[in-house]
Amino acid sequence: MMIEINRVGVIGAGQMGTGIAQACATAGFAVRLNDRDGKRIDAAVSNIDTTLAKLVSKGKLAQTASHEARERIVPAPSFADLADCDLVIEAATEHEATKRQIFSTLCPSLRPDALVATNTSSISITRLAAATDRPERSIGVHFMNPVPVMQLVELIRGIATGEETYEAARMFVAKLGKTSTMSEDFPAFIVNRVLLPMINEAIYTLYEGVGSVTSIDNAMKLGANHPMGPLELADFIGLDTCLSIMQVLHEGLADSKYRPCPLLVKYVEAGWLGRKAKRGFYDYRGMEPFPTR
Ligand SMILES: CC(=O)CC(=O)SCCNC(=O)CCNC(=O)[C@H](O)C(C)(C)COP(=O)(O)OP(=O)(O)OC[C@H]1O[C@@H](n2cnc3c(N)ncnc32)[C@H](O)[C@@H]1OP(=O)(O)O
Ligand SMILES: NC(=O)C1=CN([C@@H]2O[C@H](COP(=O)(O)OP(=O)(O)OC[C@H]3O[C@@H](n4cnc5c(N)ncnc54)[C@H](OP(=O)(O)O)[C@@H]3O)[C@@H](O)[C@H]2O)C=CC1
Repeated sequence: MMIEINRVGVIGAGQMGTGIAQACATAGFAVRLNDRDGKRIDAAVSNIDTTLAKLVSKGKLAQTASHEARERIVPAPSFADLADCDLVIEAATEHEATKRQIFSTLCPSLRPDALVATNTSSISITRLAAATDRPERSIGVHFMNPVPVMQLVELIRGIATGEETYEAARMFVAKLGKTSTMSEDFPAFIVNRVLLPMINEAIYTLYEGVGSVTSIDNAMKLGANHPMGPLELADFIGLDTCLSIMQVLHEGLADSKYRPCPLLVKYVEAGWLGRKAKRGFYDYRGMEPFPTR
């Protein structure tokens, strides 16, 4: 039987949860937005208001469509508020224990037939699904940042993921107007298996003094036609998330080539997490970002 998705719960109102909520609402899904901190939900909704207003002013979204999308997003401060969801997407911090804890406390609040997905960038879908009461109805649905703009969504099946669950996730991505790819449940899947070692190497290039932040980013933007330099992109993703992904690759594949650069570790220890903390490889506290090295 085909699983129909109409109501989507999103857990974690950070940059990805905000983008997922916006993309779902503009595609016609009812959205329940959860975070452990109510202020984060308010901030996410206010960011969505700003983005939708920009899209309307640029003539890319009709005023009525923007209004309807906004009406579809409802704050959901507790997991009980997700009880009527057909699909819940977890987009909390990239930390396995946090995600496992979310799934084990979330599931008793959900309908038995609801699907659960994780937006994890790297962590085993099989292990996360084992923390739910429904591994066959669990799947990795990995959006790219910024969600409303990026075309790809990686779908990752855990060992127990059912065919119906995979098909429902595929249809969901298609309804969002995005393209899905399938990847096996290996550390960091496809995109981050390739992208994060490149970013980590850029940080080693900085650490070893081969070039400055500006030189490295300009080299890759102008020399390899990347839309953002690797250090700018690391700040955009979040340096805590970059470090977590490298740690999953290093531990999961047991190969020293994935060793996180000590400079990345140092920035995270300093709380310089990139754009979201207003400081990373660039300092974002002034009018224009300027390099910190
Ligand atoms: C870590 C992981 O697990 C996986 C990942 O996500 S890895 C990261 C993947 N993402 C990337 O690699 C992003 C690389 N960067 C880029 O592609 C581009 O720099 C960018 C799309 C982010 C910004 O592009 P830009 O041209 O510099 O900025 P900007 O002009 O502001 O935005 C581009 C378009 O997106 C739209 N846009 C931006 N943010 C938006 C949002 N939140 N909602 C809707 N539209 C948005 C803008 O309206 C704009 O559209 P037009 O060009 O038609 O006017
Ligand atoms: N950033 C990126 O480019 C991409 C990230 N991802 C993945 O998406 C997920 C989220 O990343 P991102 O949005 O960047 O991270 P953010 O740090 O921006 O947001 C994470 C949010 O989750 C909240 N949170 C933490 N613990 C809980 C909890 N127990 N219950 C509910 N909410 C919680 C955080 O709250 P608080 O701040 O209070 O801890 C924060 O609001 C991660 O798994 C990441 O790997 C996937 C694709 C791209």
